[in-house]
Amino acid sequence: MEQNMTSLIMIFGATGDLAKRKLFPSLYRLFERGKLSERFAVIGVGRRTLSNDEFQQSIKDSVTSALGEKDDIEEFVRHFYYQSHDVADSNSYSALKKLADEVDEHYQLEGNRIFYLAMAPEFFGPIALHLKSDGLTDVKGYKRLVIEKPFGHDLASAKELNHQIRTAFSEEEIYRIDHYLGKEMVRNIEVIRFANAIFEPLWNNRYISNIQVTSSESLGVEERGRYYETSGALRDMLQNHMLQMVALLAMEPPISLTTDEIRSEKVRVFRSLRTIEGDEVKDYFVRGQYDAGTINGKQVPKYRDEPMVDQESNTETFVAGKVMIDNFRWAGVPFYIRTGKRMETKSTKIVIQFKDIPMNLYYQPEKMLNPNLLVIHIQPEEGITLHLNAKHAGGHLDAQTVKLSFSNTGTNAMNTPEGYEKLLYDCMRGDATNFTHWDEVAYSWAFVDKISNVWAKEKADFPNYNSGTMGPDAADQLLEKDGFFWWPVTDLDVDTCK
Ligand SMILES: NC(=O)C1=CN([C@@H]2O[C@H](COP(=O)(O)OP(=O)(O)OC[C@H]3O[C@@H](n4cnc5c(N)ncnc54)[C@H](OP(=O)(O)O)[C@@H]3O)[C@@H](O)[C@H]2O)C=CC1
Ligand SMILES: O=C1O[C@H](COP(=O)(O)O)[C@@H](O)[C@H](O)[C@H]1O
Repeated sequence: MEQNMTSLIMIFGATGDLAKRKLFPSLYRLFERGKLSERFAVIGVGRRTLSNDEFQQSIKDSVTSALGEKDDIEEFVRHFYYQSHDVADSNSYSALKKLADEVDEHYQLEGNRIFYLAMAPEFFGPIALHLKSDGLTDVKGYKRLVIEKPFGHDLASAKELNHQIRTAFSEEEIYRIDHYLGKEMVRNIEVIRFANAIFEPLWNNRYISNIQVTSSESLGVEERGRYYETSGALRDMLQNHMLQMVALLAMEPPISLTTDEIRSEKVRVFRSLRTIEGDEVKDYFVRGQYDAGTINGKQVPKYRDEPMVDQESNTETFVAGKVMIDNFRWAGVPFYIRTGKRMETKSTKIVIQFKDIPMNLYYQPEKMLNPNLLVIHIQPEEGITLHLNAKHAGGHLDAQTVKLSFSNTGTNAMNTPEGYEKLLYDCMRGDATNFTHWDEVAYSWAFVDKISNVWAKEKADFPNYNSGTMGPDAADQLLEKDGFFWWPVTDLDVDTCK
C-alpha cells in the first residue's frame, strides 16, 4: 500500500461545521502524532472573505475547543492557506489552481492532492467537473476525492452524482466517507469475528437467533432542519451507517484483508438483502417522529417545532427495521436495526443473541435461562461483553448470568482517535478499505428506495414517540411478533459488566 503522506489537502467548505468540529482537530492529531509529513499543506475554501491569518485563527480556535491548548499550534497552522471562492462561479477556479500550484511548489508536495468536499451535496458533482476542466486534477502525483454524505437522495440521484464525479476521478480515486467505518469498534467487528475460534464456527443461522443493531441519539435535529426534512432517519442513518454495520456483521471471511476482497464480501451481503416492498414494508419497517418530552431532566420540543421544520412534517426521526439476508449462512436470522433522534440515550450497540440450548437442566421452574449474548459496544463506551450462564459461588446449581467484559475505554481511553482522524490517515495512505465502494452505495439505495417510496405515499400518524424514550411502541411489536425483544442498551453497559 502507498505510504506517501506528502500531500496538498484542499478542503471545500473549510468555514463550515464539519471542518471546524471534525476535520481540523483530526488533522492536528495526525500532526501531533507525527503522522503528517513536514511536507503537507491545507488550502481551505469557503465563500466568505477571510485573510490567511483569520483562517489560521479559526483553525486554532477549532483545535483548542476540541483538544485544549497546544504548544505547537503555531507550527501546525502555518501549513494552512485560505481561498475565498464561490464553487458555482466557473471563473474563480483558475485562482484556486494558481494558489494550489504555488503551495505545491513551496512544500514540494510532488503533485499529490486530496480534494475533500465538506459541502452541501448539490455542489459535489459541479466541483468535481470543474477540478478536471480547470486543470486542478492535472498533477503528476496522486489525486483523490473525499466525498461526504449524503451520496445522493435515492438511487437515481446517486447514479447521476457518481457519473459526474467519475468523469474526473476513477473509482479507485474516490473515497466516499462513512464516518462509522472510522469508529474503533466498528473496525473491530471483523477482528472479533475472524480472529476467534470460539465465535467463527457459531456465526451463522444454526447458533444465532437474531442480531440487534441500535444507534440511538439523545440530541434532536439541532440546526439541521432544512437538510433533515429532505432526508429523515432512513436516508440519514440507515442507508449508510446502519447497513454498513450489518454488512460487516454478515459478510463471509475475505480471502485476504485487501480493500477489494473486503469490499467484494460486503457487496455480496448487500446483494443478498431481501427486498422489502409494497405492503410488506409495514411488516418489516417502523417509522417514528419525536414529540416533546424530557431528556436528562430538561424539557425538549417536538420535531415539528424545530427550526426550519414543517409544522405538518411527514419526516421520520426514527426508523426500526427487520432486515433479512437471504443466503446460506443467514437464512431465517433477523437483523433488527433501529436508529433515531431524541431517544433516551446516546448509544450505539450491537447485540448478537445466540440460540437457546436444547435442554436446560439448571433452572428453577420460575427462572428462565438467559440466552448467551455477545455485545459489541461501539459508543460512547467501547468494548465487548459476553453474557454467559454460570453458578453463583457457594450457591446451588442454579444458573446466573455472568458477564465477561473487555472495556476499550478502560485501557485506551486517551488514545481512542476520532473516526475522521483514521479515515483521513487512510486516505493519505491510499487505503480505501473503510470507504464505501459505488456498488455498496447502489445496492443500499436500491434497498432503501423501496421503503421510502411507500412512506412517501402515505401520511404517517406523527408524532408517535415522546422525546426521551426508545421510540414508538410499534418498534417493540416488530420484535414481539417474532418472540424477541430489544435488549435494553442501558443495562448492557460495558462499564457495569464487571
Ligand atoms: N456537520 C456534521 O456534523 C456533518 C456533516 N456532514 C456533511 O458534510 C457536509 C458539510 O456539512 P457542514 O459542515 O455541516 O455544512 P455547513 O453548512 O456548516 O458548511 C457549508 C460550507 O460550505 C461553504 N459553501 C456554501 N456554499 C458555497 C459556495 N457556493 N462556494 C463555496 N463555498 C460554499 C460554506 O462557506 P461560507 O459559509 O463561507 O459560505 C461552508 O464552509 C455536508 O455534505 C454534510 O451532509 C456529514 C456528517 C456530519
Ligand atoms: O451521519 C450522521 O451521523 C450522526 C451521528 O453520528 P455519531 O458518530 O454521533 O453517532 C447523526 O447525528 C447525523 O444526523 C448523521 O448525519
